[in-house]
Amino acid sequence: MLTIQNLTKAFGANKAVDNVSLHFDRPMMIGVIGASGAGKSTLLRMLNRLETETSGTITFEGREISALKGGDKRRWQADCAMIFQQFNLVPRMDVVSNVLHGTLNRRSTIATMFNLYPQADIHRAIDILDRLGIAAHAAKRAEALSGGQQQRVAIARAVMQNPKIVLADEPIASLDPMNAQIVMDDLRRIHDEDGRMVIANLHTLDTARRYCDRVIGMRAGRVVFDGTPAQLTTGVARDIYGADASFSEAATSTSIDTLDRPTQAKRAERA
Ligand SMILES: Nc1ncnc2c1ncn2[C@@H]1O[C@H](COP(=O)(O)OP(=O)(O)OP(=O)(O)O)[C@@H](O)[C@H]1O
Repeated sequence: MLTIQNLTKAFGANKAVDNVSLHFDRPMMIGVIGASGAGKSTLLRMLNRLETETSGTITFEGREISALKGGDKRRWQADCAMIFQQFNLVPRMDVVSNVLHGTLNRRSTIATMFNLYPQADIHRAIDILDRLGIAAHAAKRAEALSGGQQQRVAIARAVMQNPKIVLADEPIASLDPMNAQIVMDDLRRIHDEDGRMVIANLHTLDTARRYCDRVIGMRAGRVVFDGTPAQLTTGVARDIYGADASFSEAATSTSIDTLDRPTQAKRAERA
């Protein structure tokens, strides 16, 4: 489905991503972890073509997306929506319009300039907000919402694009544990219910363990771990983060674990 082969991105002499090869044969929820500067953001940015690789290839469903240009590249960018740490909403614009921005890639410039959206799109945007439990805020300006609510609007905007892949770059890094949990639950839902692949850069081990089917560990641009949450032991984590024996998991954890949430096992039981 998604294959990354010998992917490298160099900024001068610095290899931000260094000869990375990965293969995903089905949509799943993937966590990418690693210390600051390990190359997580650069990897995600290459996947949606915000950054051009120095060498290597990315192939999705048989198509080499690293070769796409112009309209094809824009269509690919609609197919893999991006969610950022700082939400990247238009602060003074209302929530529904922010969500409708998710359709920009397939609309004419004139329609966009005058904010002309088809009724069907407006209804769909409200349905998505409703599904994420924030329809009550639809008419408010984005800047009036809490950080957690803004990130949920950003997720709604991503879903509005109807993407095959959702790329989330540190989606909970600016949120308190309660909101972090809500946002991670939403990301998990859009994988579980819609079958979309979700790839999230995470700075906390407990979140990766709790929510992801597969975890990729990066260190200095290289993939040093690729396995299941169960395989992500403290020793492995120590290698990924390049820490010595004094490495403490608490330093890379949120308090999500202490909040009430169905575990993966319980989710599997229900399914
Ligand atoms: N546009 C750029 N120009 C030059 N160097 C860059 C650029 N973007 C990233 N880098 C460098 O590439 C390396 C990897 O950065 P990247 O942001 O991908 O890491 P990261 O794992 O996402 O870190 P963080 O968790 O701090 O965001 C770092 O050394 C960084 O300084």
